[in-house]
Amino acid sequence: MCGSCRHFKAVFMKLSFTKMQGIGNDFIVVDGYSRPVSLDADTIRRLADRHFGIGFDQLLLVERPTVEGVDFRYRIFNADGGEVEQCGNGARCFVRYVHDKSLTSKREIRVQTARGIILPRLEDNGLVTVNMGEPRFEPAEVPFIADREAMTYLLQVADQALEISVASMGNPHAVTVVEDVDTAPVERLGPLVERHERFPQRVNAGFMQIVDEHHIRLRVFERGSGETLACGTGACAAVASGIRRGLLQSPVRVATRGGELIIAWEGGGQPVWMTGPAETVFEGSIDIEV
Ligand SMILES: N[C@@H](CCC[C@H](N)C(=O)O)C(=O)O
Repeated sequence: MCGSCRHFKAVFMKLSFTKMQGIGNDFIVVDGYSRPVSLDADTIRRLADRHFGIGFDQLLLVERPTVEGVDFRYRIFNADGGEVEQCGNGARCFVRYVHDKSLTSKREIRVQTARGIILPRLEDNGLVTVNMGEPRFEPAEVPFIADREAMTYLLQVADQALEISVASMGNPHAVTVVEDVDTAPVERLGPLVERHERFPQRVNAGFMQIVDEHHIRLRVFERGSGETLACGTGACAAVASGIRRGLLQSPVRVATRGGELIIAWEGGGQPVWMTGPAETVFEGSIDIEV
């Protein structure tokens, strides 16, 4: 408190960050490895604001692991400040970040996330491949089974019954097949699917156009961030559910508005593999109130 005027004085701290993007899904990456960093949800929301803050889809926090036998802990926060379990495009940016900052020289690293260990590898050509773990197909309290063979469910959204597949890549996804992603009602239905009462944890809403069995186009309305130019776990969930339904065959080229990923899955209990780029945009620092 200021002695003379009896007002509380705001205290600021400089937060250094690296702005990164993985096929247009953008992040700030913060080093909580060299020294601990704690950011509350309000601060993250302010930083994520594209007009009054830095602007990003997710904030990635690099930390020391809390379990044995892994190299790093990787925490993910959506633009709305909520902490989430998994982020595919972020995982690739994470690997590039720890290499560029010389936090490791290992090309293959073991990373602790809120939903288990992922294994990203920096390739010689600069791309990053990530073992994203096994997909899980949980009915996440979706109401009506439309077709048991096809493993889809009917979800009543506004005036439409959407046929969806549900898949978890550590985080939850609902995927709908559409004729054309360019005209699909992503902005209108995305938020309604995200907050549908049948998804108590909310959900990432994917809209997938099948070009052929090795090629899809995808838009995702992300939980906690809105529609992004790309969603890595969304791509994994769309491909895994498409392969499981017999609509796709591994590997699959996934075209998003921000770029392309290659997703491979051999089915059953096998992990999903994701390959794509990760790039640094700029380094910066910003004062935040503490
Ligand atoms: N952009 C991400 C996913 C980030 C988390 C997601 N919005 C959620 O809430 O689960 C990706 O590339 O996977």
